[in-house]
Amino acid sequence: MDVVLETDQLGKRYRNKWALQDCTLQLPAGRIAALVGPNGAGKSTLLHLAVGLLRPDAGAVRIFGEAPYGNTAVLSEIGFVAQDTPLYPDFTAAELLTLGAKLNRRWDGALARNRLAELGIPPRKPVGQLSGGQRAQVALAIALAKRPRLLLLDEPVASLDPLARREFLQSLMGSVADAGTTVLLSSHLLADLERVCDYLIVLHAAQARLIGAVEDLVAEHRQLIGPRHGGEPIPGVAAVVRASHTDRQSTLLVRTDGAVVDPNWTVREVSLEDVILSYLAEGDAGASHAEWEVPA
Ligand SMILES: Nc1ncnc2c1ncn2[C@@H]1O[C@H](COP(=O)(O)OP(=O)(O)OP(=O)(O)O)[C@@H](O)[C@H]1O
Repeated sequence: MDVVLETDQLGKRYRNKWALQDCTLQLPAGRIAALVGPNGAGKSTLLHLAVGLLRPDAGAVRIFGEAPYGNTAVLSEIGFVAQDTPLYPDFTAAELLTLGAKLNRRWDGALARNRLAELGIPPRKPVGQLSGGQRAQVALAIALAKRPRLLLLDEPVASLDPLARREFLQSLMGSVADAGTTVLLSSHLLADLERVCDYLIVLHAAQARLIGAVEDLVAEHRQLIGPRHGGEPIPGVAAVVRASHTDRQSTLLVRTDGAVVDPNWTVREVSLEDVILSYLAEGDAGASHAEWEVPA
């Protein structure tokens, strides 16, 4: 398996608080991966470490086997669209493409111009005067024109309406499928991610909680409904991820390691969204309650 992005006990600290801690994960080549987690989980921090904007305080991050911080050879292989697609607002899209051509040795200007022409983006208007969706498309066109082997996108569709979101993701998928680009895309919009991603990384409270191919993760999780469960082992269940109980009944989201054949349990398939939400719900809110001096 070719690995494009790899972290090994990676950590980044702001003052005395870890924004990312002990984070170990791998992203195989050719995947379109979703990076998911609640606000403050460490998603932007991970992306910024991967594109060399931040330097690790612990552990390591490697892109194509090399540390990205200060490594221009590696950085030339990466396209990055940061949160809120920051672009120089007084520059027109055409001027930004000229700039891109000067700064990147493998620049494909025709690709960017074609994309923006097809989308009807005006070339001579300052990008500060474009809509959020149009700006996002300009930023994506610039990132794609670099012909990156790895494309990292930090909440690229957050400001877009549902139709613009769908068009953005479709055009992204079309472009990367042909080029075989590996993509890591952070978003809170789980339904969108389920449509376009085939790999998942869930971060929670600065740590990686769940990593794997979407198909495998969905296949190995199940919902079980049955008599109230007191924690005793259930054959076929490797771990209970989340449990809710009434007086007489329990509903469990479990990770299986075989078939659950106990007739006491009704076994149901789950969606990717069910799996993600279960892993996010098992997080611990205790620390922030202590900091706010209120009971958890
Ligand atoms: N420049 C900074 N200085 C201090 N703390 C920071 C800084 N950037 C991020 N943090 C903290 O690091 C943690 C992780 O932040 P990060 O932006 O990586 O989360 P995120 O998962 O991208 O969140 P969101 O979904 O809200 O964008 C948070 O607790 C945040 O407050």
